[in-house]
Amino acid sequence: MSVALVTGGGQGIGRGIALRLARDGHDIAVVDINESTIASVVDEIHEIGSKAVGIVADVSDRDQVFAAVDSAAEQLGGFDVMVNNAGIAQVAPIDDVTPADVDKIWRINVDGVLWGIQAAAAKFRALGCKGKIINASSIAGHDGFAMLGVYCATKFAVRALTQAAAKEYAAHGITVNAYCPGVVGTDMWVTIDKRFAELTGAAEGETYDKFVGGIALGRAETPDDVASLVSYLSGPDSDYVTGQAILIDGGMVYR
Ligand SMILES: NC(=O)C1=CN([C@@H]2O[C@H](COP(=O)(O)OP(=O)(O)OC[C@H]3O[C@@H](n4cnc5c(N)ncnc54)[C@H](O)[C@@H]3O)[C@@H](O)[C@H]2O)C=CC1
Ligand SMILES: CC(=O)C(C)=O
Repeated sequence: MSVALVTGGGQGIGRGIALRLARDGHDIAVVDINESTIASVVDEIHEIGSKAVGIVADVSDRDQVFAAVDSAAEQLGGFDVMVNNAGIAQVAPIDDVTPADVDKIWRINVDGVLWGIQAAAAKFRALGCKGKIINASSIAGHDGFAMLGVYCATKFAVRALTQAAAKEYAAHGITVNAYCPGVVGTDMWVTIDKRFAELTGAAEGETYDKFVGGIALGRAETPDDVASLVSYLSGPDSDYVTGQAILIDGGMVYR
């Protein structure tokens, strides 16, 4: 049985990934800062019939990330897939960004992914396992969007870490890839939309609708859409794919 850890697994895209990987037959460690959402996702995974453990950890803290990986491997009896999904958004014009804003988002979106890559690669090597590391980037990791400049910078950084780690770990048989969703209807987009409304005078819902209106396939993305790509990246069909940051956005950004 394969073991997968999903950070930010308590809700939104992370929850969708955790449930999909459980349906694929993985046992799952659900890692989040929010203890109550972890518990409900663990229950949902048990209903699917896979083993699941919940671990409270803040991905911006390197020691907590390493401890979460150790705990997952010990409780579930192995370690095969690391999904570095946890992230936050920030909406602000470049003029208004403060050092505290940058520090906060960078520590979660970039440092959190870096510590996750390090901890997973160390565990894979210790176990002699050809593991898979899968990171959350975004369309915002391919294009810079107005009012989302620092968020976009964090997602570009995730692509850089993904490429470098893929090159460094290839000799160990470890693959490192990223998924790049477009507009997924989660709490993150509720926050983004509200903040755009405050800053620009747009009506609530208007910014979300405008972004969704730019999607060629004509609908917002769901966590299940994202999870289908992560399922592929965590399984044997993607064994020859590494260092890629794959767009899954219904047709928004074309590369
Ligand atoms: N919603 C969207 O349209 C898109 C989201 N993404 C990325 O996908 C990932 C997931 O996003 P959503 O599910 O939409 O967000 P969300 O806000 O719905 O969920 C994020 C989860 O991460 C957890 N989290 C936040 N900070 C944490 C920390 N320091 N340590 C551990 N857990 C923490 C939260 O408690 C929450 O459960 C993020 O990296 C985001 O940047 C990428 C492209 C589009
Ligand atoms: C939330 C996100 O990743 C966007 C706006 O692309």
